Amino acid sequence: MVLIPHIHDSIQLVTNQMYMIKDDKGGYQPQGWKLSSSPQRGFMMLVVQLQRGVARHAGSRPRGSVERLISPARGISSSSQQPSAPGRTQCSSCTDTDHPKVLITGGLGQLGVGLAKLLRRHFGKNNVILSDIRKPPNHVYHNGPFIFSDILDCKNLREIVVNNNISWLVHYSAVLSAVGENNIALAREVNITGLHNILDIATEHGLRVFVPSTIGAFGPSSPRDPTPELCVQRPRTIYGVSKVHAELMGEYYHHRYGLDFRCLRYPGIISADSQPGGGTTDYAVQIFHAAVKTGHFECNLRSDTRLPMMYIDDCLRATVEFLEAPADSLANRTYNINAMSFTPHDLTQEIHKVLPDLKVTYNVDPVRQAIADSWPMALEDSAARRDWGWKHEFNLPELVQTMLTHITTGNQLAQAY
Ligand SMILES: NC(=O)c1ccc[n+]([C@@H]2O[C@H](COP(=O)([O-])OP(=O)(O)OC[C@H]3O[C@@H](n4cnc5c(N)ncnc54)[C@H](O)[C@@H]3O)[C@@H](O)[C@H]2O)c1
Ligand SMILES: C[C@@H](O)[C@H](N)C(=O)O
Repeated sequence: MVLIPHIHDSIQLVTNQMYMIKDDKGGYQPQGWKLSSSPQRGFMMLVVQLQRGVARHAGSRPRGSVERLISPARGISSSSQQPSAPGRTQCSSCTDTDHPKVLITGGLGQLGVGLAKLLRRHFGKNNVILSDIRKPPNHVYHNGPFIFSDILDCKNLREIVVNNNISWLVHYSAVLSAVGENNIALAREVNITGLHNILDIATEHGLRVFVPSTIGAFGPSSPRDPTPELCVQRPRTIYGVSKVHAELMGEYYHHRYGLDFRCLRYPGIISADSQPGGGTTDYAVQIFHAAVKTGHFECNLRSDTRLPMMYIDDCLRATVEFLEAPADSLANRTYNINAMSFTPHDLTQEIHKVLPDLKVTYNVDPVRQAIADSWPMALEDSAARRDWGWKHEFNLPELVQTMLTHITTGNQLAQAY
């Protein structure tokens, strides 16, 4: 099976048993896996060594264009190469009228760009509009429609929905848990007033509206392992309070006005090519970058803090599958989704299988630690599995392999340009 055919000018990965090294004449010489008994591990060690400039076979710095010729297989997948939802073909000739017209708010955060890529594959590039209050990076600006939208400006939001004939609204704008505790007024404004604008406009125009909730919608009095869908919800953060409010308001609008409101409680999401926006689970992204770049990571949560986590590909696929689910298959309007749970210690041990030299030290942030200690350790998600076929694909070993491969590959590509 071909994984990543062209990772570096001096190396081509051919199969999961073999790679090729460029010789002096520019030809490629086949090599077996010599670095490790595990092909995945050997490949990642090789790439990491190249990254740090210590691999014996490393030739000159990569130059020219480096491209991925074949879609990565599972385990080497990239959030920019999302798999299609089951039963769907990728959209190569979508017409504007065949598909929903989707607006994503807060689209420049950790999740929005990846979701836009996935939705554009399903529904066509021009049918998915990303929006935010920040200026997009060039690659986002040039890859599909982008528009300024402040969710606190109701008139502007209404104009966008009307002028673009929007039918689905994915509401990603938010102030996350740790940032919210530092700026409660802002979190209240964006997460509560902003949500009211979204629900009103979605109701006025008959939109399907997706609002993510979070493990943060639970609190210390909720059962923690696992946390059921229906239980006591008394969060101790403004973020959590605003998300419980969103769940309840959305469900109320559904029952009162028939609004097609859909909500998933996401775990902490882990992604390689987008940065987290100031949450309590951010350490689980940052550790991978530190592992590859410096070999040292200072963790702001205690080593035994167990939290539910999910790889971004699973999160975005769940979102699309849930958005597409027929309304009559949904017994609930708010669902838990779960994938894996781990502590910083578990994660470090798994990374050590590939990068044994990684050093992790602990400098606990009391605000984040108190938040994490009040959150679930795992979510009970049998209703999502039953009603609309939710199934996660990434557990901890696949997550670690994929993240390290993706980050080292990304760094190689960045150096090549
Ligand atoms: N990332 C996670 O681990 C995670 C987990 C559970 C739930 N969620 C939820 O998923 C959604 C997306 O999360 P994310 O990680 O991409 O968040 P993020 O913090 O990375 O991005 C949020 C975006 O909202 C934008 N924003 C802020 N104020 C705005 C305003 N007034 N108008 C328009 N946009 C505004 C910001 O510019 C930012 O780009 C959020 O609702 C979050 O609560 C995320
Ligand atoms: C869990 C989630 O909602 C977000 N990553 C946070 O930590 O705030």
